[in-house]
Amino acid sequence: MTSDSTGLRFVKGHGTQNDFVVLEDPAAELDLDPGLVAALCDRQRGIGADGLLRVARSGALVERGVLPALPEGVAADDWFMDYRNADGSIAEMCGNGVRVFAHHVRAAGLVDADTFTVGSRAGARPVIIHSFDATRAEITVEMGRARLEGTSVVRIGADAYTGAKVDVGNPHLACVVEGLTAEGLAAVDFSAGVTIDAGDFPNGANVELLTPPSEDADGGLYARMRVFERGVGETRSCGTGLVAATRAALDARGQATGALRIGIPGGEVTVTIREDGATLRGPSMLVADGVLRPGWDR
Ligand SMILES: N[C@@H](CCC[C@H](N)C(=O)O)C(=O)O
Repeated sequence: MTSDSTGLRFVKGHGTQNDFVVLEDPAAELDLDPGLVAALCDRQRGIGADGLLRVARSGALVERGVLPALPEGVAADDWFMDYRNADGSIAEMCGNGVRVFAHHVRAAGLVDADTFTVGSRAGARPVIIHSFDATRAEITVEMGRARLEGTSVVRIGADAYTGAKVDVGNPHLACVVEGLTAEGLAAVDFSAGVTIDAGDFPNGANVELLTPPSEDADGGLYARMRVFERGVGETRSCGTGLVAATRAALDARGQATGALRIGIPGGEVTVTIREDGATLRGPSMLVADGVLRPGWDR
């Protein structure tokens, strides 16, 4: 994105306070230079967000060389969520981002159905819009399989946590910490430094800390989670991280399938794991529309 970003319209939205700048660019004409994405997401000099969602036709991204080919299950005329982290890096998937993206394309009239497919680098992500208006929506995303790939360790300050490596299209280390209470979780200090094993995660990873699930009054499972995202830092929610954490938490209980309600600093979502996939259900909020002013990035 260069000087041609002047006059560009943007939307600001969030999914459980994991927040995004949304840019409509159907023909994929913008050059999303990492430095300028980082400036846009900067909370002091830009709009401020955990990530950026470009709304483009999948086929246009291939024609422009942004994607090498259409990912599995994605058609050329599907809307594609071209996701960028706040530091400008590209990630394969963003679960909260898909909800906000789907909300935007539905509310803006780019689609006229409540079920459709969103393209992502991790493949097709079908969505169901349960309800929406210009500001709020409730959406379920089909997240694909969450694959367990062994264990690894993260160091946070002086403490070490062992967790499950989980692939949700992007890499996660989901740590279900025995004996961890909600108060103990709130006291974890990510600013003390978060170090993962680069041998286990050559492309980096997102790190989740989770209290062991307990039964709620309705007999369902409930846990609390915090997350430290690759390319961002601590965020108030991470959709793929919530799916990874659910997979790890159920596995620790000897369950391959099940549902978990998870509280994160930005709200609450429900994740359901099946044998052949997972769903993430939660809210989306579109907060504001704006226009970039001339020279904003200088
Ligand atoms: N917040 C997202 C995940 C965004 C990508 C992640 N930081 C990565 O680099 O893999 C979500 O809601 O899933």
